[in-house]
Amino acid sequence: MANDNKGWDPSQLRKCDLEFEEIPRFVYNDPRVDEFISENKPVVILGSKLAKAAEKWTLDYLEKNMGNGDFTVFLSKNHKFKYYDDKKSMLKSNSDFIPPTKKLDMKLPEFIKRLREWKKGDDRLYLQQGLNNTVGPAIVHDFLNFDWNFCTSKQSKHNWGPLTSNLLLIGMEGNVTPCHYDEQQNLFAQVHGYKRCILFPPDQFDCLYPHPVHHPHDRQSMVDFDKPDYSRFPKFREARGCETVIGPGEVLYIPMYWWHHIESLMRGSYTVTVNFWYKGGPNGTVTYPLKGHQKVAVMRNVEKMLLDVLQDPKEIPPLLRAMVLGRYT
Ligand SMILES: CC1(C)c2ccccc2-c2ccc(C[C@@H](CC(=O)O)C(=O)C(=O)O)cc21
Ligand SMILES: [Zn+2]
Repeated sequence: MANDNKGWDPSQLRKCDLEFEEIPRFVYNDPRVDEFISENKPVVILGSKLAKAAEKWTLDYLEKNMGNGDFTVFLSKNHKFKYYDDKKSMLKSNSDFIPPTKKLDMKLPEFIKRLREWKKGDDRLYLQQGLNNTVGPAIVHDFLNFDWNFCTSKQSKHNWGPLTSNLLLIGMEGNVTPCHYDEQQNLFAQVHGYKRCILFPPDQFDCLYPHPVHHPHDRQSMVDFDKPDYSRFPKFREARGCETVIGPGEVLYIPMYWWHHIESLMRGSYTVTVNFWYKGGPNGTVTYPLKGHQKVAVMRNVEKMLLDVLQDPKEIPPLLRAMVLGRYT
């Protein structure tokens, strides 16, 4: 994956045991973009103006114009920012859960100061903030100047549901969002810096070992990509993914239910991304056999139903083993 003339080099990527296909890249008006989106396959969209209005969002500009509200910033003692569901972590059944990151409210100038002064080994920060009316008027103006015609035309052409949120993400070089899936369509617009994105289709569920649905790390893979435990997760070796490195002005379509691991390149600069999350559209006429993502939805429903009827999560494994082992294996 040599991209020597693209502002980064392979030495900035974290080591990973797996090999990946390249995610295709097409200019925004190439018909293959819509072919890939309609097949729920990832594609890098070049030359769109989707978040072009944000290309002036340097740290100075943001500091001057983001208003003086509090922003949501996650703190991690290492390079990983593994998402967790606060509500599920409060449940009695997850009382021994230790959140891997701390969620802070921080003023932007303080965040930017710590970003600028950060040294290897310091705690890492990741600003993740919904773009809403707390930001200053200049940012709202830029936001209104996003190419809404582009993303709205994708939303209607592919029968997506409503836009649910735009997250502004400002990450430190080397930050990693570990492998997980979301239940939304995602236009992931890279604004500043470079991010390496590793994606796996939903049918690789059995190679990526997600936490149980009721766990705070629901939807996140249990496999540590830096040091996979092949005795616990033997099928991880068989995982077949695709990857790309996206830079300023490039948009990655992350299809709903597709697993994604995202890293801000090491020894790169800070990264700025704006994502566009859309609810999935109606299923339409169901055809058989079900698609990978539909089977994931079925498995999620089975886990939810079992928790609902058994109440104690510890009762789920023995019941599933009794049902499957020796009978369906
Ligand atoms: C890790 C972090 C900051 C976080 C902590 C706690 C709760 C939620 C989240 C959250 C949600 C989305 C992202 C953006 C992106 C990954 C990336 O760009 O790093 C991604 O996964 C997507 O756009 O779907 C990042 C985060
Ligand atoms: Zn995600």
